[in-house]
This record gives sequence, C-alpha cells and structure tokens, in this order.
Amino acid sequence: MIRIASVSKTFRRARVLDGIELDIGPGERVALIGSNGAGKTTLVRCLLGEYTHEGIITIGGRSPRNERTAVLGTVGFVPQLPPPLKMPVGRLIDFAASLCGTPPQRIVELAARLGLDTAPIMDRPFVRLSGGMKQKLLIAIALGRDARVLILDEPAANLDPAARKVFFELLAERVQDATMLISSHRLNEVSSLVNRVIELDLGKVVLDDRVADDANLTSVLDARVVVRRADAALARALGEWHFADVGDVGDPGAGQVWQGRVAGADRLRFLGMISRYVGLIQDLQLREQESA
Ligand SMILES: Nc1ncnc2c1ncn2[C@@H]1O[C@H](COP(=O)(O)OP(=O)(O)OP(=O)(O)O)[C@@H](O)[C@H]1O
Repeated sequence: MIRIASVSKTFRRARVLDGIELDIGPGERVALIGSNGAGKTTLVRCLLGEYTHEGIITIGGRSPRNERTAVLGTVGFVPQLPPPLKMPVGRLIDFAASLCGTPPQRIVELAARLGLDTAPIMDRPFVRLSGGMKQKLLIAIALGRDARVLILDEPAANLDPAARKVFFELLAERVQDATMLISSHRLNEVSSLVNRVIELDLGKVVLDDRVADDANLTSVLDARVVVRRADAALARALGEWHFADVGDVGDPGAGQVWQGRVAGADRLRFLGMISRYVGLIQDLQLREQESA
C-alpha cells in the first residue's frame, strides 16, 4: 500500500532522512515514533508529495509527488500544524466534501462527535479558530470520507481528553478498512490501535516491530533484559513494570539481568519505555508463555 525505497531528504547540508526502506501493507496500522527532530514530519510530508526527495515513494502504486491529486484523493490526512486558511469554515467543509465526493453533513456530524458544533462558526475564517477547534475540524474532514489510507501527524496533540477519547474510538471504527500511519510522541495512547511500531532516530529506522492483532493481546510474555551497567532511572522504570534484578550474567561486569512479565497488550508500551534506554540495553528477549 505504502512503499518507501531508499528515501533520503537533505535540507541544505543536513541529512534529515537517511535511506529509509519501508513497506506498509494493507491493514497495517503503524505508530511512527521518535524524539523531536527525528524526521517524522519530514517523512509524512514526503509521503504527501510536498517535498522532493531521493529514492522512491508510492501509495497504492502511484507517486504522491508526480500524481498528487490522484494520490491525495485516496488519503485522509491530518497535518501537525494546521494550514493558515482564511476560508470560512462552511466553505472549507463544502470544498473538502466536494473534493472527496462525500456529503458535507458527514463532516459536520463527525465534528459534532468530537465536540465541535460547527453551526455557530460556519462564517468564521478557519485561521481564527482555536488550535483544538482546527484540529477537530481537520480530523472530521480526514475521517469524513472513505479513504483507504490515513496519514495522521500528531493528530491528538491539541485535543482535550474527551475529544481524544472520541478520536481514538473513531479510528478504531476504521481499522477494518484503512491502512494507518500515525505519528505520535505518546506510544501509550496509540498502542491499543496499532499493529506495527516504527521508530525513527536521526532520519533512520531504528525499530520496526510488528505485533499480531488478536492472539498476542491476550498472551503474557516472559521478558529478560540484560543491562550493560547499573542505571538508577532504568532500574526505577523496570521496577514500575514489576521486574526483578536477578543478578549478573556470569562474568562480573558482563551485564545485569532483569526478569519480569509483560502482558501482550502492553508489549508496545513496554518497548516504548525500553527504547528510551537503548544505549544501556545489551540484550532483550520477549517470549510468549506456553499455554497450559
Ligand atoms: N523545511 C525545513 N528546512 C530545514 N530543516 C528542516 C525543515 N523541516 C525540518 N527540518 C529539520 O529536519 C529535522 C527533522 O524535523 P521533523 O520536523 O521531520 O522532525 P519530527 O520527528 O517530526 O520532530 P517533532 O517530533 O519535533 O515534530 C529537524 O532537525 C528539523 O530542524
């Protein structure tokens, strides 16, 4: 569905994406994670045909750069920063609806579910809405159509807790029919929704982990973590997961072993926590417990 082959992007002399290789198939729901400046938004913008780049990107077999209108017709998109559109809300809804061949009422209803009543703001320029109102409207536009691909860049960043909850319910309703790429700093929040986690660091893919949808969610995993050297913050974090320090690997100084259990449903959240200490981890094993 989404193919990214040898993609690099350089701004002036800074290499922001560095040889990215990814194939995202139909039905995959990807959390794109990484620290500030890792390259997530740049990758998303390349996917939407906004930037030139080295390498090849296709969505549904077509290049977003060369066939932008055709590709964007199949993609629902929420940007990290809302565009500074002066268009009144009512016209924006009508315009977006006509572009995607969807009834404007569908967008209005989705906005209402997210807690945005559009009736009193139909004449207000989009740019004058609050950050949260803009994001709700952009989400309603992205989800108010039958897009087979959803690309969402920090979509819940400006939402209040109630809207955040509804937003994830709306996405859950689409899991059967859409391939999703969700860039997020909060792996916890998206972990129940996604079945693959891709982490970028300095423009490279440093983690690409697939999780089976149903079976793994009810399983329990035996986990063994070998830590290079003692670290108070990591020890605290592992303690919060009820891991126990079971001693040295063997030779003194060769590493310290921690053991614990992780519920299948929490696997991504656990990996998200561990990835913050990647420099300290010598070995990591997660093994599904044999069923009785
Ligand atoms: N238009 C641009 N011109 C020059 N440098 C840019 C441009 N856009 C992004 N960068 C640089 O590219 C790097 C990656 O930025 P990007 O916005 O893709 O990161 P990100 O992973 O989305 O970060 P965040 O989590 O903070 O949103 C950063 O160092 C940033 O300064």
